[in-house]
Amino acid sequence: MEPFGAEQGIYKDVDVLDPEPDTYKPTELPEREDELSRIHSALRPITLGGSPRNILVYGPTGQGKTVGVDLKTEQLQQWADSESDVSLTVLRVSCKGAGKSWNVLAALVKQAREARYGKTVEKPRGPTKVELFEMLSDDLQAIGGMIIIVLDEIDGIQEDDYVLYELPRASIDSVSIGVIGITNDYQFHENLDADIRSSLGSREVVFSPYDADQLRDILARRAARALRDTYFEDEIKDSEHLQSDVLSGDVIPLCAALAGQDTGDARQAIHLLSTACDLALDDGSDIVTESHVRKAREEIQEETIGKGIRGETIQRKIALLTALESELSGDAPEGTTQLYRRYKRFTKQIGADTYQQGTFREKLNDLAHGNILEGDRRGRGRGRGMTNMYSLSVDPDLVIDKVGDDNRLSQITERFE
Ligand SMILES: Nc1ncnc2c1ncn2[C@@H]1O[C@H](COP(=O)(O)OP(=O)(O)OP(=O)(O)O)[C@@H](O)[C@H]1O
Repeated sequence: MEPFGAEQGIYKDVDVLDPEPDTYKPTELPEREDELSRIHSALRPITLGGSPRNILVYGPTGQGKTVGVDLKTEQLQQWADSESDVSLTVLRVSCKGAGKSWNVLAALVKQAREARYGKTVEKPRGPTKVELFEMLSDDLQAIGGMIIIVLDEIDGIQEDDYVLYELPRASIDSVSIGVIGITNDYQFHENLDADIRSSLGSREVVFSPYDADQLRDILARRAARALRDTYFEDEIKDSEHLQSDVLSGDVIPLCAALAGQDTGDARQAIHLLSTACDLALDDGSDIVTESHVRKAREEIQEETIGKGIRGETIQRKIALLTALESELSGDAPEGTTQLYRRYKRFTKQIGADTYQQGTFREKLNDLAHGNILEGDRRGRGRGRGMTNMYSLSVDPDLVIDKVGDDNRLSQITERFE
């Protein structure tokens, strides 16, 4: 067994390559100068004796929205604490998975009370959302002054938007409230109620996807802090000026190009670089190479696909098993009719519902949309129209492993192991 602590480190500070903001937060975002200056101007009235504007921040995942809003609100807090007599309180709540306004309000009451009393308190239980809103108003009034409420991932509020409607309009004696809503869900953003849009989104700040050049610079700055013998020539902090004894020259351009061609997601680019560095360490290598990046990408893709398969419904998993059996018996690709025969046998074996062939075909198409199956449209012969032929587009062992985790289906997958 390997001993801990014996690894020849390529790292100077391993946490800097952790994309989670709780572990490491960058102190500068030069790629977001324009967006940060729009947030700045919406918050500036506070420094001029006025009230903050509400802001709606929108953009795809991993674009620095959360970290950008954090940096600006922290900068304002510092100004308020050290250079002014403005009383400023910033409350931050993630609405991820909240579902209802009630959950967001309960989290806000907890945060407000912690700010008010300076100690940890329990989330309230029992009151209705209207009562919670009154409780929150009382707490905010007691805190007083300027209060900024950051609601991250507001698309997590799915079922009722009460809090998004009420908060930006709240009128509480001796308090000025500014709400900053953040979302990466285009559909949610587009479907927002017009009243909410006009009050919450009085200032809209859009974070558009990074291109490969920007991702290169972001990665270069992270690498210079995270890795040993890696630094900027002449203190010029861009990828052109990065020197490293640890990274081979093509590593950062490759990570940036791969992430850039997918979604321009900085989180994904950083995760790719850190996985490549970990693989180099596993190999006992002192240098991270292009092949570590390619292997890291494969690993990450497998992990993502594996998670996707595990999260599928039982009917889609059974549909996937029909394609697996077809693959392993050398019959793939097969059409719906052949796969449906396998499906009926499987559902009977495990006592699951057997859907009609049309519904089964929908499950196959869903899997093809998720790139787990490949659906190829072919002619059935003269005058007989087209049919879809399906085959697995992922590793059969991965399917056996992930579907086999489901107890109800392990009796089928065991046969393939
Ligand atoms: N310009 C940048 N410079 C350095 N790091 C960045 C930059 N933009 C994003 N990051 C990093 O990328 C990761 C994701 O950033 P962040 O959480 O702010 O994205 P987001 O747009 O809020 O994404 P989501 O919508 O998924 O929450 C973080 O580790 C962050 O530090």
